[in-house]
Amino acid sequence: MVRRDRRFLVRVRPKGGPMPGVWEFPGGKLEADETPEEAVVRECLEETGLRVRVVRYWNTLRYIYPHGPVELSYYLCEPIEPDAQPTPESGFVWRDVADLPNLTFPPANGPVISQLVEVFGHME
Ligand SMILES: Nc1nc2c([nH]c(=O)n2[C@@H]2O[C@H](COP(=O)(O)OP(=O)(O)OP(=O)(O)O)[C@@H](O)[C@H]2O)c(=O)[nH]1
Repeated sequence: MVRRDRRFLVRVRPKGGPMPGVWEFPGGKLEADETPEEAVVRECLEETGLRVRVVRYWNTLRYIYPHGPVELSYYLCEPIEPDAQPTPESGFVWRDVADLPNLTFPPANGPVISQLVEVFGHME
């Protein structure tokens, strides 16, 4: 989850993979010989073009999708350059935290979306 002030980077999942058309945070699978934090930084750069730092570990949950079981670990991140923008072709856009509950995310994201609204929804 890449946050700048009240906003988070999200995009619509592309056609051709699991759960097309639903919104997602940047992310992906852990590779051999990397820590979760390294994977987070690598995936964010690959997917959004932004260099991020991990602010803190958020939580981990398991979910069984029709396409298989997943164990998802969430990390709160921020862009290193304060004004940098995601590459346009990435499809990632900034959305206010209050808008996130109105977007359809994968079901495993539900608890995290609620927590983000609780924690950041009152910010100016
Ligand atoms: N990136 C991302 N993945 C998520 C989110 N929520 C969620 O349940 N997932 C699940 O996390 C798993 C890993 O996602 P991924 O991006 O590496 O892989 P993918 O499913 O798009 O396709 P792939 O297996 O062909 O690489 C998928 O099962 C995906 O559905 C989210 O907000 N962001």
